[in-house]
Amino acid sequence: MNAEHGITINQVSRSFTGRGTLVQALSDVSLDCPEGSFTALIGPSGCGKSTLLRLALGLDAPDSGQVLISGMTPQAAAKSGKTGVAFQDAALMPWRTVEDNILLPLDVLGRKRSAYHDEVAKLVKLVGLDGFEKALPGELSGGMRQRAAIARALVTRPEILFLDEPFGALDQILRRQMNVELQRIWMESNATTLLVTHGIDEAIFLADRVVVMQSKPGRISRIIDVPFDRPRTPDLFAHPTFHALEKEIAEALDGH
Ligand SMILES: Nc1ncnc2c1ncn2[C@@H]1O[C@H](COP(=O)(O)OP(=O)(O)OP(=O)(O)O)[C@@H](O)[C@H]1O
Repeated sequence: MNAEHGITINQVSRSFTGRGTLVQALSDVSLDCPEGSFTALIGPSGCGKSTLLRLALGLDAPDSGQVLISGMTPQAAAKSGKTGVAFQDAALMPWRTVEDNILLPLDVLGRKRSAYHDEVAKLVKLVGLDGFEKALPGELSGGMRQRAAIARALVTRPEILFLDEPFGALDQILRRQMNVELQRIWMESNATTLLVTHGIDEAIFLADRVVVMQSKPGRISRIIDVPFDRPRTPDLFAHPTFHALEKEIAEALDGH
């Protein structure tokens, strides 16, 4: 495993001034996500999760410290298609078909669509949307829209995948089904993945380790390793070790 090809966050700080007060959104945050790893980031509202994601996507710059994505600056990584991202609300373009939404990052990067014909067909199959290539987002269920968003995030074959609360809007049953699906997709894609979530169970089910953050200032307070082999199955949600980890993370979130 080599952090050079994963995500390296080195002593990153970022503050904002809003309405006369200084908010330390991130204070001295360091985190290495080795190549091929799956890390879940969990923390209370305002602990800096979105800020960290924005820095890793090159949409914002730290006041001090450094973020490296596959050994490159976040901007360079995004421009070269090494970064894929899927957000909570799927953010699909309503007038574009599923296929055209999946192709969107290629249009943005100025790449030829024709070179990706096979890749898109493979991705549609991977996320279980065969037959819906020509459907519009409004014709899909919430879970299907999220799957389309994940396919879109994977279309450039990114080395690094960022998932920001991808299933936050779904009900518990569907979310667990999607967790199983995401595990399968992730195992095939090999992408180094950082998942931002509010779901303790989702974090444990999917990740190699769970990073717990605290706010004021935004910082990492605990890193908890998840010991389960893969593929993980839904019966894991009832496993005693799973419950013990849930408790440990809940306590870490409460500041214990
Ligand atoms: N552009 C900005 N201007 C002013 N303050 C900001 C800005 N961006 C973030 N903040 C502040 O920085 C802190 C961290 O915000 P951030 O959105 O990163 O938290 P979060 O953990 O993603 O929260 P949530 O779980 O609610 O999305 C908050 O106090 C927020 O108000």
